[in-house]
Amino acid sequence: MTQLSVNINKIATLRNARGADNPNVVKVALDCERFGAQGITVHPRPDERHIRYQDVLDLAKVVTTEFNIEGYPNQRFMQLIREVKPAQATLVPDPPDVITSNTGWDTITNHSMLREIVAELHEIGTRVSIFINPEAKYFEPAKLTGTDRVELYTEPYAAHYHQDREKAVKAYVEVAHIARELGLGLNAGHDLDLHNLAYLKQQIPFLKEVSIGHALICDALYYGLENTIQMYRRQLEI
Ligand SMILES: CC(=O)[C@@H](O)[C@H](O)COP(=O)(O)O
Ligand SMILES: NCC(=O)COP(=O)(O)O
Repeated sequence: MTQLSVNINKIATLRNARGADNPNVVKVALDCERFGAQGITVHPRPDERHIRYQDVLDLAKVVTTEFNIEGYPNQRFMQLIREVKPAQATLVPDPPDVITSNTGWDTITNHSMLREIVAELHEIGTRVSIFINPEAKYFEPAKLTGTDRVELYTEPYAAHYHQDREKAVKAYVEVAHIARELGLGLNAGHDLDLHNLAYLKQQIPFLKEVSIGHALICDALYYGLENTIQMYRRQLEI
């Protein structure tokens, strides 16, 4: 089964637009779980433009599904993980000023740094996933860091899906098999939506988890949050 983790960054974007507490991110997270989310994902960024570090502490007290914290492993991120001990930390190579995540790790150049961080996260008791591009050369070095999983950066797949979905998914299917042979669990995320999700799942049925935020929250404007989460869950049942 592929688990749906709902990324609630965009709920915090909406809350921050008015500076008060509407919508309340903790309430929305609990509602997402009630509506069928199997995990909650957040990606606190250094400028706290959406999820704030305090939100992560508040969420950690109440989230009962898998709590997944994404981010660049700087000192503040590692301190947060030490405090919260989430089920999963997803390491993303984002520079502080990036608009959104736009690439996976170069696991060759950053190998020793990643290996140290993975070991530290394992000592804390947190499962680790490394955000990665669908390029074969990065998978064995990723495995050698000791990471439990990798998360496929799916923006290029999503961007090319409507032109030629077979071509768009090809590299992902190839690296998914490499990951499986290496014993790496496989997550996926970025720009997944109601159009492109089911095909990805059909082509890579052994995906463990997808984390979806932007499109899901946009869809919720039209279908409502409960319906939307159920619609995404159904895409993963195929
Ligand atoms: C790692 C990843 O792909 C997501 O976390 C994505 O970066 C969402 O972050 P934003 O909500 O800040 O765009
Ligand atoms: N890890 C990807 C994620 O959490 C959500 O990305 P997006 O759906 O907001 O593009």
